[in-house]
Amino acid sequence: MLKLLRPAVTRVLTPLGRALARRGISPNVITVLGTLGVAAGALVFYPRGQLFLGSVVITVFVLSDLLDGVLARMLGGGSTWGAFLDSTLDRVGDAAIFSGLILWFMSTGETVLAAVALFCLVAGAVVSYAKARAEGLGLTCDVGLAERSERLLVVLVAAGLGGLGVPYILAVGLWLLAAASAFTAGQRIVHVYRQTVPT
Ligand SMILES: CCCCCCCC/C=C\CCCCCCCC(=O)OC[C@H](COP(=O)(O)OP(=O)(O)OC[C@H]1O[C@@H](n2ccc(N)nc2=O)[C@H](O)[C@@H]1O)OC(=O)CCCCCCC/C=C\CCCCCCCC
Ligand SMILES: O=P([O-])([O-])O[C@@H]1[C@@H](O)[C@H](O)[C@@H](O)[C@H](O)[C@@H]1O
Ligand SMILES: [Mg+2]
Ligand SMILES: [Mg+2]
Repeated sequence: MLKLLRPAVTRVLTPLGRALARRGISPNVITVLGTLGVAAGALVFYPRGQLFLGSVVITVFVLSDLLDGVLARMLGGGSTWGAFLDSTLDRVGDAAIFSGLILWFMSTGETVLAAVALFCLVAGAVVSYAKARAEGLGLTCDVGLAERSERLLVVLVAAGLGGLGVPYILAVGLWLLAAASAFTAGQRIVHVYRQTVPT
């Protein structure tokens, strides 16, 4: 759904991409630094309960997942290694975000929310893996309600608002994200099944 914003976001990021390209910055550097920034934001601030600050830091760095592709296309269309690195390190960033929240919930005795956050992490990983495995088999799988952009938007806004003291928003956001992620995994599995079963 959020992918509809890609053209607009690309236009916004293009001047920054040009500046980076002029300085000879590689897309892979953006991918790696962006992931390190997301992980640092998640694992430094979230376990301490600094959910708003952590969400802002993560947001700033997670947008690098858009910038690396913009820069890659500017430099001639990207590389196979870069595509692999981008997708693989996205999983690292996702794991850091939900691990930071789990550590915070465990420290405050909120074991149910810790379990829900763990479910969000696992379900999100299944969503992404299903697509990767399908594409590895030569099939398509670019479908689903809660792709990574949507999952990140929900968890970061919920955590950010929760950090600002809005009651229940984080719990509600995580429960909704858990349901949406499970539904999306099912969508992708069905989508692949329909491509593989003779009609
Ligand atoms: C109220 C409290 C507030 C607290 C803060 C919370 C605010 C939260 C708000 C927004 C959060 C942002 C969520 C969205 C994150 C988007 C990141 C993301 O998920 O991107 C996914 C995709 C990009 O996917 P991909 O990486 O596959 O695309 P690429 O363009 O990178 O292309 C990949 C190909 O490129 C080549 N390549 C790549 C890398 C490399 N190293 N080498 C390469 O060669 C290769 O060919 C690859 O195959 O994004 C999308 O698809 C959809 C667009 C997402 C649109 C997001 C819109 C964000 C909306 C608002 C942002 C406002 C932020 C406000 C900030 C406020 C606080 C600072
Ligand atoms: O949306 P999703 O399929 O869960 O996850 C996506 C991966 O499939 C894709 O390979 C990657 O480049 C995107 O940034 C995002 O991580
Ligand atoms: Mg990217
Ligand atoms: Mg990516």
